[in-house]
Order: sequence, then structure tokens, then C-alpha cells
Amino acid sequence: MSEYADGPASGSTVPGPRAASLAPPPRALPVGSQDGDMTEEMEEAYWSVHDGAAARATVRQVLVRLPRITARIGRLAWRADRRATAAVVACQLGSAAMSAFGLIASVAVLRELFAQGPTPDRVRAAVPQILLVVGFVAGRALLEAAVAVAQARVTPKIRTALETEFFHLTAHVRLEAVEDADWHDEVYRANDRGLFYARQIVGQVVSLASSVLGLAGTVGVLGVLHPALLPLLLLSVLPVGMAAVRSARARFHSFKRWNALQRRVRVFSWLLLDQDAATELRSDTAQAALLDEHRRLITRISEEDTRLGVQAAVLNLAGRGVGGIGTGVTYFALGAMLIAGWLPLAAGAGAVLAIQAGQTALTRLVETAHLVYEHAMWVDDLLAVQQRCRGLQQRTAELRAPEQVKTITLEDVSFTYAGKDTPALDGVSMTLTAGETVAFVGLNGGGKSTCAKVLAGLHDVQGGRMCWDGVDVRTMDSQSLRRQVACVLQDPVRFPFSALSNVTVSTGSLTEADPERAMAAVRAAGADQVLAGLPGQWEALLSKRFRGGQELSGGQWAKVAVARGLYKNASLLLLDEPTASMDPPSEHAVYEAVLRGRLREDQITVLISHRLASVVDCDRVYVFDRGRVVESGSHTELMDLGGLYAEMFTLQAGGYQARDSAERGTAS
Ligand SMILES: Nc1ncnc2c1ncn2[C@@H]1O[C@H](COP(=O)(O)OP(=O)(O)OP(=O)(O)O)[C@@H](O)[C@H]1O
Repeated sequence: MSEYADGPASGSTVPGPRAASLAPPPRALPVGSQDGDMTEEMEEAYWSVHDGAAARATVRQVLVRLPRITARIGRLAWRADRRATAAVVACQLGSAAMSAFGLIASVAVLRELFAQGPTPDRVRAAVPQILLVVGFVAGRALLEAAVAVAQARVTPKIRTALETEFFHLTAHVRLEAVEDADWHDEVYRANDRGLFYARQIVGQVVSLASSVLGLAGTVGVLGVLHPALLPLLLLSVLPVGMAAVRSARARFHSFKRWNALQRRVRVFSWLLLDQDAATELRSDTAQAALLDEHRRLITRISEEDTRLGVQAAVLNLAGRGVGGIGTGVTYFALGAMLIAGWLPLAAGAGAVLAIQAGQTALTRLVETAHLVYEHAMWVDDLLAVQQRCRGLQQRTAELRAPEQVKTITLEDVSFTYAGKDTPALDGVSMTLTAGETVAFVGLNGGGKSTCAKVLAGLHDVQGGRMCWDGVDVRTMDSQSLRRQVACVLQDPVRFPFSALSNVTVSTGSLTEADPERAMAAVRAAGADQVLAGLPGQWEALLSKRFRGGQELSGGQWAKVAVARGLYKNASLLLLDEPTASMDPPSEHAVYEAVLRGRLREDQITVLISHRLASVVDCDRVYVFDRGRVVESGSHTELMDLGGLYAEMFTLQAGGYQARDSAERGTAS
């Protein structure tokens, strides 16, 4: 919807601003439910949807999902590096076998030591078994090292593959998807959490597998010693497992809250350290408010840390207490078995070793299972976002856009942004011919920028059609079309690169340059004087964030952006209010360059401007209002027409003249 109301304002045909009603603000902002900040609400923000998932899940849910997660991570790893993945699996199995054999050898050592006869003889008899134990322990250590090496090979590859694919997909998603708030949330979440946890999850799955195999080995050994020992293991590990589950859950719940606080602290730390915010913070003396909130938050984090630590200690004690009862019952039962003669003393001692190993493996298993369960949600999320991005990619087609377009036609084009009722473009038709410069003017929200985006192929038309040399662009490859278009926007991206890279990036390179073209582009844009004044000139780094970097003024950045657009040397050059922040001589120079000194004679140039004096020399002016082209023609034709353009032009010109004569009157 236009920001302007219908009808003339004070006798003018130029519509006046619409009077919108705004309620007065409250005396104080609503506070969080507990502590007067926004932390409570932040807990459920888009980036924290899976936080605490493991704490909410039942044991059954965790157990059901774990094999699927392991398989999925296994597939990722297999795709990234087959040899390293196979090595991880093989060495992991070998290491578990070494543990089990080591346990069996330890039982054999005990058997020799508990045998009849003089002590020296018993020790001597145990030596071969002791050497075996040493061998198995050493073997296990070597295999664990091999697992770590193979894991170190495969994990970065998974990360590189996932991250490369993620950014490749997101960078090529269609513009309208990028403007969708949900998509924005999803990709930020995937980037922030998904990629982060994807790096960790391989190690966690390996650790999980190692705990499972360790537990399986213990079960095997106990089964060999005496099958009746298996229920005993259950008796001793169940309480330990339950305590571990409780403790892991409590930690997750607390972490969730801690995390929300941390994120808010990060916002404040960033504001306090940020260069862009520095000037405003100091001029507004807003530091006190930010420092107060920062201090309050970090105090709450330290309180949360203490609470978490105490709670963990209590839970640990409770877990050990319950586990201790279980272990006591187990040892009592073991003693009974020994007395009853079911088991030799040496096997009983071996069983104690095995039960202890089983308890350790189970505790680790519960803890890692929780981590894997929760982190896998983030990885799943990342993979789902990637899948969604695949469906939102720009169009690829055999047909390429012409390298030297002769005519671009819009035929009755309409376009409505998602979520809007009124069209941003409504039945727009025009023909642009190679070598001409046209201007789009009109009221705010009239549809000028949208029309430029449609011309650039950034939005597909929804009604009507746009043709390049008579061919509907919807049949052309999107990327090939974009290569033939250069866009210079009002708020250009300030790339933290060298000055030269800031110019050449429009051709898809940060390192390769055509020196002559670059020189011509910066001259035409008036950026040559900007660069000449920088230490390092073309190589000057344009960002104060890096050592030796330079900062430019808004107008200087605009000149660099215009140079970037000109350097691309595209068939179609779109300038969307590029000179708004430039001084009058610079603005004049840019328009001169665009209108008369262009680098490419057959270029079609579209100029969007609110300063109507700058469009006077354009071949044709299109006047936009509420998505429609309401007038078009040369400046003279439009002035003769006496419509909206003439009214706006006279209003602007009159403003200058009136002030000038008023000032002259005062002076005389
Ligand atoms: N990305 C967007 N998503 C949704 N609506 C949009 C978007 N961009 C523009 N609009 C809406 O489309 C209409 C046309 O906007 P457009 O930016 O094309 O106007 P404009 O003539 O360039 O305005 P201005 O002179 O203020 O730059 C407006 O109502 C605006 O609110």
C-alpha cells in the first residue's frame, strides 16, 4: 500500500502524506515473567527450538532413535571419507574386543594368583597372563589412538562438505524465499546450531558406539564366567543408569536457561564492543543502560552456574547412593554364589572387575546418548533446511540470456509480494532499447524498485511477461540473466575487502581485475579521488575492523558501489538512488557519466531517483504510482502534460527557488 493518501494536498496534485494514528507508548515496557528481562521469551526463540529435546524425551524415544541417528551420521561419514569411516568402525570393534580379552586375561591372572601353592610359584604362573593383559591394554590404547586419527580425518571433511553445500544452496535461493521470515529463521538456526553440532556429533557417536561395545564386552565376559552373573550386572547398573539419566536431564534443563542468558549477554557484549555502535553509544551516553543490563545478566549467569553445580553435586550423591545400594546387593549376591560354590573365588574377583567396567560404560552411554539425541535434532534440522533450499533454487535452463540485449519489454506485468494484498506492480508495460537511459520516478512505494528487481530477473513476473529480445526470460537460465545485469542500490554492501576487490566482486572475482576497465569505472563514478586518497590505494582494505583498514564516508561508499556497477559492464545497468548520499558535484558527475560517458554504448540504463533535476536528460521518464506507470515520456513531454511529474518537478524546483529568493530578500 502506498504511504500517501489520495487527493491533492494544499491545492497540489501531489498527494500528501497519509495521517496514520499511533497510540502513545507505555510508561514501562512489559517485563519477563520472573526477572524483568526478555530472557524468558528468548528461550523459545527460533534458534532454540531443539534445546532440551533430550530432557523432554522418554528413555524409549531415545533408544528408538539412536540406531537411526547412528546410521545417518554413518552415511554422512561414509560419503565424506570411506577409508577413514571404515577405519573408525574396524578400530572401534578391535578396541572393544581388546577390552573384553583384557578382562578375560585379568580373570585368568586372578585365577593363577588364587590357586593353591607357594606365592612365588603362583606369581610366576600368572606372568604369561599378566603379559597378555599388558598386551591387550596396549593394543586397546593403540586402536583408540587409531580411532581418534581416523575420526580427525573424517570429521573436518563432514564439516567442509555440509558447510560448503549449505552456503552454496542458501546463496542461490530465490530472492523471495530469502525475504521470507521463516526461511530466514531456519537458515540462521541451521548455520548457528546445525553446522556447529554436525562438527561434534561424529565424535559423540563414536563415543556412544564405544560405550555400547564396552557394555556388550562386559556382558560377554560375565556370561563366560557364569550366566547367573548377568542378572547381577543388571542389578548393579540399573540404579547407576537411572541416576545418570536424571542427572543428564537436569543438566539439559539448566543448560537451556543458561544458554538463553548467554545469548542475551552476547547481544549486549556485541553492542558494547561494536565499532558501528560506538559513536552512537557515546554520543547518546547510552553505555550506562547497556552496562547495567550486562552486569545484571552476567550476575544471573554466575548464580545459575552455582545452582547448576550444587544441583549436579546433589544428584551425583543421590545417584551414587542408589548405585551404592545396587552394588551392595550385587556383591552380597556374589558372596552368596561364592559360598554356595557356584563360582570359584578368582572368577568372583573377575566379576567385580567386569561389573565396575560395565557401570562406567553405562554411565558414559547414558550421557552420550542424551547428547547424541539432542544434537542429532540439530543436524536433522540442518539437513531438512538444505533439502528445503534445494526446492527454492534459482531456475536453471539450457537457454542463456543474450550477451548484448537489444530490447527488453515488459508486457502488462504484475507482481505482488508474498503476504501483501495489493500488487507492487499492476499492469506495467514498457520497452527499453539498447543504448538508452530511462528514469523511474514517483512517490514512495510506487513500485520503482520492484520494477527494477523484475527487470534484473530477481523476481519473476506473476502476470504478463518480460522478454529479452522477444524471448520470455522465464525460459532462460537465471544465473546467465544476472550476469547481464548490474544493480547499484541505495545502501550498497560495504564489502570488507580491498578497494579493488570491492570493484571487481561484481564480476564474480575478488582477485582478477581488468585494470583499464577498473580505472574507467572508478573515474566515471568519481571514486578515483576516493581511492587516490587512501594509503595503499587499490589495495587499501575498506574496513576498520581489520588492522590497517580504512573507513569511507557514506557518499564515498556510494561512489565505490557505482564503480562496481559500471565495472560489470552489463547489458542492463540499474541504479536505484545510488547518489542519495553523494555531494552535489559527485552526483552531477555520476549522472554525467551514466548519461554521456558510459563504458558501454549499447548499455540500457535505468535510473531511479527522487531528485528530478537529475533525470531531465534521460531519454524517457516513467512515473510510478501505486504499482502503475501513470505517465511516461521525455522531461519536456511530461512537463507539457502538466501531470504528476510536472507537479513534483515544480514542487522541488520551487522549493529551491523560494528559499533562494527568500534568502536574497533577507540579505537586501
Ligand atoms: N520485499 C518486500 N516485501 C514485501 N513488500 C514489499 C517489498 N518491497 C517493497 N514492498 C512493497 O511494494 C510496494 C512497492 O515498493 P517499491 O520498493 O517497489 O517502491 P518504490 O517506488 O521503489 O519506493 P521508494 O521510493 O520508497 O523507494 C510498497 O508497497 C512496498 O511496501
